[in-house]
Amino acid sequence: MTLPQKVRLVDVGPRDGLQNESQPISVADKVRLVDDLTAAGLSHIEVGSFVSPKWVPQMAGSAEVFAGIQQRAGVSYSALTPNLKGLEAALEAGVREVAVFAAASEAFSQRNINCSIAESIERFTPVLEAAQAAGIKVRGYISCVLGCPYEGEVGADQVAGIARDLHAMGCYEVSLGDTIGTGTPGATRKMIEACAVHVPRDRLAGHFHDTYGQALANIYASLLEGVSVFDSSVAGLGGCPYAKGATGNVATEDVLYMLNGLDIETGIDLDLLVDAGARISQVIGRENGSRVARAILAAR
Ligand SMILES: CC(C)(COP(=O)([O-])OP(=O)([O-])OC[C@H]1O[C@@H](n2cnc3c(N)ncnc32)[C@H](O)[C@@H]1OP(=O)([O-])[O-])[C@@H](O)C(=O)NCCC(=O)NCCSC(=O)C[C@@](C)(O)CC(=O)[O-]
Repeated sequence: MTLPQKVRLVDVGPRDGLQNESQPISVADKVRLVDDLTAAGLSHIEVGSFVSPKWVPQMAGSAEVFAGIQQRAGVSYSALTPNLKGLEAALEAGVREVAVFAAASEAFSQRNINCSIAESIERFTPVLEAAQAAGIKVRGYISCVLGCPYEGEVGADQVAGIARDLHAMGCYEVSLGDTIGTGTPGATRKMIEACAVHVPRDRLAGHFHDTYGQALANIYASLLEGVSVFDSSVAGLGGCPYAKGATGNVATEDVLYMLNGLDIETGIDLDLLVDAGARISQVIGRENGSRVARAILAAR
């Protein structure tokens, strides 16, 4: 299969990247991060989530973040909404795109959203209906598509069944999350092939964490499978509270550098992106998780 000419990168850093930080991060710093990503040319930024503040305290200020950002026309600023309560709060905050999130393993579903996979799909139905009535787009996530921290291996057919359900219920895109980063290119291709039986490839996205250093290889494997949307996190921010030892998402800078080398268009400016990652890394006092950014910053 030939590689796509264009790829859409969804920067999930402000949400997936920051949600696990135990130290408080100010609304102003979060707003600045989103604005920096907009300036760098991202066309989709996941800004926050409307979830229980008891479960994920860091995301409690998401409405304020939405109120503070400078929204650029043509850019999607999305948020996670696990249930109707979350959707209502998102709508009140003026959010125009939301995402529901399921898991491919029962244990992870219980730990993450306190219900079974089947119950989560039931819970999403009114969310999708209300979002459609409000005229806003809904994305669907599946966690643990290439392995679960509690159950180990996860079957590609199990992932494919959930992808089919999310797509059938109206999710315009299904993002396939390798939450613990154990996937390899061979397993990635098999999993995408299984999903593609039910969901068109141009409706699938890849969401790779880089815990085992496989994320770029898995993205390349996904490109070969006809996937052209990838989630990533500036400076490789993140981890997962329900997946011990998990590192952040693959760094947006690293993905962009690879895509630039493949002459695949993204509309993103690498230098501005590196600036954005350097700034937020400094704010949270962490080493920049992007190897490309570290190299560029060292050479400047
Ligand atoms: C889903 C629930 C709410 C169920 O949690 P629950 O306890 O079963 O829900 P509940 O309906 O019984 O409500 C319990 C309390 O939460 C409140 N509540 C209920 N819903 C909301 C809401 N939307 N916003 C604010 N508050 C809410 C509700 O009002 C109540 O408050 P109380 O009466 O105790 O004061 C909870 O488990 C939760 O919030 N989980 C969040 C988990 C989360 O955000 N995880 C991280 C994101 S997923 C992810 O990172 C993976 C991904 C997407 O990146 C892909 C990958 O890499 O795998």
